[in-house]
Amino acid sequence: MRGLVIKNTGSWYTVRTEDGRDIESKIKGNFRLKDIKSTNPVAVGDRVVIDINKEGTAFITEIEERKNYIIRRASNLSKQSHIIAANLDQAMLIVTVNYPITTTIFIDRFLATAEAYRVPVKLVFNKIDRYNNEDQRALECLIELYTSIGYPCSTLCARTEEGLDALKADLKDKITLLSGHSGVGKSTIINKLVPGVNLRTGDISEYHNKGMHTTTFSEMIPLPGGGYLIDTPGIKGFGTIEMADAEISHYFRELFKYSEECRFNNCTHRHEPGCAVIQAVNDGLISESRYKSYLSILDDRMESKYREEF
Ligand SMILES: Nc1nc2c(ncn2[C@@H]2O[C@H](COP(=O)(O)OP(=O)(O)OP(=O)(O)O)[C@@H](O)[C@H]2O)c(=O)[nH]1
Ligand SMILES: [Zn+2]
Repeated sequence: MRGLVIKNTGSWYTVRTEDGRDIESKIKGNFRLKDIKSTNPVAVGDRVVIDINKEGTAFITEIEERKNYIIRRASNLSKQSHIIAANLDQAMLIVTVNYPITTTIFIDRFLATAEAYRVPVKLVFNKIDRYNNEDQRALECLIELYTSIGYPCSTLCARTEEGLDALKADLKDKITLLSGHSGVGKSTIINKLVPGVNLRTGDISEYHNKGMHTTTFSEMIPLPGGGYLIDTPGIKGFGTIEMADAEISHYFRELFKYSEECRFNNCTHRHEPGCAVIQAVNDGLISESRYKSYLSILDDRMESKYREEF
């Protein structure tokens, strides 16, 4: 029997079968990933095959190849990772220009991480009922910037439900990761999409003070119109995905485009002579805010390398 893993509570997985039943299943077999050490071999979003034995216990016996997955380090001290979810069709980053401010650094880090995970992102600007003229201008600039780079943008007012039908249509039959700063309206949006849903069970993980990983629970929220939501405040990846500094710019689409013209093929676009990215920033072809966000990721990496050494 084939199905989709929609919930993971420690060693049990809820598998929704193609005929719409939810079957509690355990794992059978060795499903280790080749490239990462993970604490959980199966995650929500995995498409699996289950077998039910004579005693009536269901076992996951096969996992279909994943098109993508997002992970986080299981704990600060461990090299192991935890797979948060697999097979994401898209991520929606909920953004507010004001109340609270979402910085472009936050947006760009999210976008770059999602690129590294190969998850397409859409930006949803919420609380448009609260924008004054200045906020409105900032909104227009941001929409112009991100649309020009290739990220679809939409506006929403979760309070008055303006834009909600378009959002529903965008979510239909897809597995969507919903993210955003605290206070941007994620819970309000989920409540409008799935009235009465029990919130904040989406992805809870507790750590002992020694950094030991104790419990993990994750769940996808089924949408009434079809599809699933995964509610998580943010995604991290650069700490867990191994990559060289020169690779970071691959995840800033427009930087990557210009980087092909750089004199050195391992150019970090920071200070190198003949850097086409710096030239494009100077010529106004790449936005300064995007370039700043890129540098901020590089700076963070330098700092953490320094911390590890000393
Ligand atoms: N004016 C206005 N307020 C909104 C809108 N959407 C949400 N809010 C308000 O913004 C506040 C924060 O919303 P939440 O839904 O709790 O935000 P959240 O992103 O889930 O925040 P965390 O739970 O901290 O992650 C609440 O007081 C909401 O009522 C909107 O479209 N317009
Ligand atoms: Zn360069």
